[in-house]
Amino acid sequence: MATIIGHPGAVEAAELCRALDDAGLSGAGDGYVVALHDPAQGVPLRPEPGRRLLVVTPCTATTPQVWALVRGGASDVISWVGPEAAEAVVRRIQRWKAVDEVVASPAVTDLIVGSSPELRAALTELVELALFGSGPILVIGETGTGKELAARLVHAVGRAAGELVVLDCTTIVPSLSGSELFGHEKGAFTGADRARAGAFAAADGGTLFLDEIGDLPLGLQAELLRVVQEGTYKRVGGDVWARTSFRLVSATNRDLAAEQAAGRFRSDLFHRIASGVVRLPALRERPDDIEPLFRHFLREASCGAEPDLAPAVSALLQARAFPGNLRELRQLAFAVAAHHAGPGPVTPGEIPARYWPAADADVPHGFQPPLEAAVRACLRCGVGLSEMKAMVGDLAVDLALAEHGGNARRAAAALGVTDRAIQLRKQVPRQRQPTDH
Ligand SMILES: Nc1ncnc2c1ncn2[C@@H]1O[C@H](COP(=O)(O)OP(=O)(O)OP(=O)(O)O)[C@@H](O)[C@H]1O
Repeated sequence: MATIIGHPGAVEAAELCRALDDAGLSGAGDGYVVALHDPAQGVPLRPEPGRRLLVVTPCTATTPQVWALVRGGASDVISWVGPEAAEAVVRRIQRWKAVDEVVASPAVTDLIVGSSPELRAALTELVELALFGSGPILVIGETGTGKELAARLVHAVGRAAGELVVLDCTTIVPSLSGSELFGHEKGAFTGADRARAGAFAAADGGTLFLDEIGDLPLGLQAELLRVVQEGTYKRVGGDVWARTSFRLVSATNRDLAAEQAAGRFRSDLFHRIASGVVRLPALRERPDDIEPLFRHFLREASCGAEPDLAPAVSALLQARAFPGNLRELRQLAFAVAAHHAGPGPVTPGEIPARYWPAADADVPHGFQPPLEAAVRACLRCGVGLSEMKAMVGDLAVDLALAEHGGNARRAAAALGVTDRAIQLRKQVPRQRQPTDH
């Protein structure tokens, strides 16, 4: 499972082979490479794509040399301080293997679609924190990048016994003193006609996901800090301390460093909620995921059926920036599924007009204008050329008449035909014009 490279005759290599063998991790071909390497010799090490490179250096390696290896792509560097370093290598590979297996498992791939290296890297960090950590996790990323899904993943992978409780901090009403978090006693405020448990109680033993934590009112930030530090809180209007214990996952699309600088977010709370920070990439940073995600959302929208995509539709998807990220892509897929008549691929005419590129924009290669899409649809339905011409003629007459308030003469002039031609086609009664006698 792990391959050792470099200095095969070295005593370290023999020790490593034995330790990896004993742990059932030795052998070539899998995703882990252990490189025995002396940075003083300056041989560059390049990780192969998709493989993790663990570099074992002599204990004489200097700090700049070690950091140069990390910057060069080594996943980790362990210095050989004696045979016990072999155990550290084994532990490191076992942990990577456990994380990689979860990231590739249906528990993750069924929930989170996408195989771009950018998404895989974020998921790997998230799964490692969920599996091996217990501290609060902060998920950052633009709106619609999947932060709530990330919280669901942490909850599922962390195998918490309790519930996942989701609370959007933008919905907290300041006048209720954080009752959504703490719960309240009967009569605590106008309308509190019975006592109610809040999110802290509901999440006990499970996971609390605080979405948009950057919007948490400043007054409640100190209260949250105490709950995260000490696990104690009082219901609004109550004076009994209650205990709770949950895994906290927070998310924001705000720049919390800027919020702290502006005095809108407490630095002590930030350090408390961000023991692990994972950034989800925007959709435009991982264009390879766009089409698989669009197909996934189309399947979701059409209950399993997955129409093909005309090349121009794929090109359009690739060319779009998607500022609303996956939420915007999902909405587009649902709109397209509602328009799609089928059979055959999704055509550009089925993409709502607001998504079309501007006339003066760079038109993505292969983009089909609506007329071309209409002709293709006719061809697919077996409509011949003369019928197509007749359909276009009728449509042109209808539109010209509508443009000119039903005046056949003016419509005829606009179309460059006699008004008789218009009358014949539409059976429009001949109108008396001021020049008619
Ligand atoms: N990788 C993914 N695979 C499948 N669906 C996804 C993926 N990422 C996000 N989605 C879907 O996209 C939509 C938006 O995701 P989500 O609500 O998790 O984003 P968010 O970052 O929390 O948004 P906001 O910042 O607005 O709260 C949801 O319908 C979600 O199920």
